[in-house]
Amino acid sequence: MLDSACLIFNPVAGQSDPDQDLSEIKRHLKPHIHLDIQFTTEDISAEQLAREAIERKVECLIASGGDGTVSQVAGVLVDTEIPLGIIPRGTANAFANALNIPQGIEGACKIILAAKERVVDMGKCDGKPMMLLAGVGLEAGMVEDANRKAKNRLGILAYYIAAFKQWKGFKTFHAQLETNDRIIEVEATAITIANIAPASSILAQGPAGIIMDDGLLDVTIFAPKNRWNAVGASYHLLLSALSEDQAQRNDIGYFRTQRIRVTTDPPQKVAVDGEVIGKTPVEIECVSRQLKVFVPDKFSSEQPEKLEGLPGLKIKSKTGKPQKPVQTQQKENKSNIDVLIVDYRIPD
Ligand SMILES: Nc1ncnc2c1ncn2[C@@H]1O[C@H](COP(=O)(O)OP(=O)(O)OP(=O)(O)O)[C@@H](O)[C@H]1O
Repeated sequence: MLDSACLIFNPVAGQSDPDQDLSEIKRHLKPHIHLDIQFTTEDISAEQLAREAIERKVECLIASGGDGTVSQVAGVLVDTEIPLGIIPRGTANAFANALNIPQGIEGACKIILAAKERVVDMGKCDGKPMMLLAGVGLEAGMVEDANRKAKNRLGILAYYIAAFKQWKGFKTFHAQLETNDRIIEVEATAITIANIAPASSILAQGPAGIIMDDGLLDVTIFAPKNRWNAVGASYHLLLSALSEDQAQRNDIGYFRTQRIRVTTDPPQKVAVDGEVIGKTPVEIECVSRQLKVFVPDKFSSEQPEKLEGLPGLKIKSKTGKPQKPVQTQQKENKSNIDVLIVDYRIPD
């Protein structure tokens, strides 16, 4: 049972009325726990408030805002024993969605009061905390277009318009993906490296069903040849996400790794947890089981990989072991279509 918590509240996140939201949060939580409420401002970040709260030795931190707010608080909580509660009030709320945390305030407060903890992985992108995912190329362009002003004006539509703009300006780049044991080269439009991602982050859905506590990153390579193929590939990823069946097109690849360095030619923008942080090259690693978070549900635990068929694909082993398909297996597909998965794991 929780006795007290510090609530870090972003009053400008999302499009709802912050005063109304705050009174609702107080109504649900205050009868049960002592609540220390702190507000983010333009100059005082959620990260700073979280650090100060930890110095005051809080029992739990609750982040209420969008992914930006939640990500900053999560970054500070890494490697502490202090659990994170989430009351999603942002535009996309990808982290809350991925963890099945209800979008409504009442439901989210119930999860916090139930205090059921789960320990999840955290990513690190160039040494900085990454809670959700890094998008190279297409995703970063979308994040840049769907800025605060656009989200305030259009809400979630801002992301769809940004996606359309990226689609119109379709371009590919050469990517080199270096992991601990191999170097993969490919022509792509987007590379997404996910620690955690909801179904709505479709560019992360190659493996469909990202595992949050396996110590691994899920890499999806999105490599359609032209903008029309991009529509088909995006739709396929959406279906993969909804059906939880792994993607099966030749222009979509995926694999899991603990660490990855992404280099591109030409350099591409990189967005981490919804903010553009710079350009490639970037190095990302998964740090196993670092963050305690209050969640309602269970996670799946498959280990899929598919690279075969990607344009310009070259795989070089760094261990001297040959890279060849070691197993071809038939997977039962929920949409009743037979699919082949070629497993490129290194033979023992
Ligand atoms: N009081 C404030 N006034 C202006 N900006 C603020 C204030 N508090 C926080 N911010 C800014 O809000 C941004 C974080 O917003 P957040 O991601 O939480 O919400 P969102 O953008 O609506 O949601 P999503 O990321 O889900 O789209 C940060 O850039 C932060 O600097």
